Amino acid sequence: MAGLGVGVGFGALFLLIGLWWLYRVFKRKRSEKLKKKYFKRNGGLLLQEQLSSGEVNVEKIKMFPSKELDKATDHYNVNRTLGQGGQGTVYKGMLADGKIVAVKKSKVIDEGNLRLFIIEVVLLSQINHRNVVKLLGCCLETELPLLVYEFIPNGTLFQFLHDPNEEFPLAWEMRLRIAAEVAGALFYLHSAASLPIFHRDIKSTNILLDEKYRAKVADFGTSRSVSIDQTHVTTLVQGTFGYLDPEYFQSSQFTDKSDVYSFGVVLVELLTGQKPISFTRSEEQGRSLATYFIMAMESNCLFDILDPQVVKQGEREDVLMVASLARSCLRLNGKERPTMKEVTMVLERIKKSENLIVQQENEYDRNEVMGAPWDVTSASTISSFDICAPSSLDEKPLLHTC
Ligand SMILES: Nc1ncnc2c1ncn2[C@@H]1O[C@H](COP(=O)(O)OP(=O)(O)OP(=O)(O)O)[C@@H](O)[C@H]1O
Repeated sequence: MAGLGVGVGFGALFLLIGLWWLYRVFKRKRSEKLKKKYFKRNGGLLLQEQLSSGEVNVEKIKMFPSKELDKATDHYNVNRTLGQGGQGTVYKGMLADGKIVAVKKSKVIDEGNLRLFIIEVVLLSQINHRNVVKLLGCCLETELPLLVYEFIPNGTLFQFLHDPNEEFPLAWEMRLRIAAEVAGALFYLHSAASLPIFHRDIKSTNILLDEKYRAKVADFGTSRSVSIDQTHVTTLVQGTFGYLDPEYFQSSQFTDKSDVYSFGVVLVELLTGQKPISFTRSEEQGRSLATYFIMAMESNCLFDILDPQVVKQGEREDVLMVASLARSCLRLNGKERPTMKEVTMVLERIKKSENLIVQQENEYDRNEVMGAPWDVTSASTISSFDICAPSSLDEKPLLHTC
């Protein structure tokens, strides 16, 4: 009797183990099937096609297994959320090798945009610029495609500008450097990459700051690459209110100069410390920062609207030059705006002259301590350093008369 009982017990146990094993096999098969389905739906086959075309450096794009990213983000734990944007949620994660990454869970991509999404993934993974956030790879075998970026630790320029840290305010020199870095990255994207890439959503929330507060342009979710002679007409206007090129808004035709306009708004944000759209400004003053700034420039009141930090630390001539540059980026007619190359050149030149002044000031301090005589003429020569804008930036810096 006891033997029968043990036999039935073992039989039941084996049956249970068998059922559990069958369930595991079924679950694994179903998960494999689902992964294949999602991979196809998210454009995986298109991506494989691109990778096997031979034109792409395959090593630069990694296909992450969903399990790895699941583990890295602690199952997309809300506590790991870095931010939420129009195209999805971004989580902080740690890969098996200890590397910290930012994982972006995209929203559903409709089939019409799939090809563009994949081309962009390929294109962006090939970009290697110190001021562009690096796309490390992607995962397409999940319900929503995942993009894996290098993690940038110091938040966005928007947070730094509009949620300032009293102990560490954004110095003029730093503002100038960030502006030059962003301009350089855009110049590179517009011209140096094999196909021009337009960012299409330049704004201070898309400029991240690394551990040394160097700018990293992020979020190419709406960017498009175009062949040089191709005019880019879209039916849907994309971008962010306050930064949107009015010419593009009217014509739906996005050009490199639309990025220049948005960059102009970022420059004004850096100069004034004000938000691109603000209801604390009256309608007459201009709810849009671009209008507010242009009106102040036209009525020679620029210095009344500048950030106190800029007024305190910036060389007057340099500040005027940057303001004049921003004004030309904001011209209504895109053709009259400078190119990103010209913008970069002007900013680099101003930055250099600032560095010279800082160097000279340091030297001055040293000489003061050592009691050495100081040649005043050399300082004045530097402050009126030849920082002439390219011919297209023909506006004369305004003199403050308010
Ligand atoms: N590589 C990254 N490293 C660190 N934080 C990041 C990274 N990428 C994005 N973030 C954070 O996640 C937030 C959301 O980013 P996301 O690009 O999705 O949206 P957004 O730019 O704020 O909005 P939208 O996509 O609608 O323009 C960012 O504001 C930033 O704080």
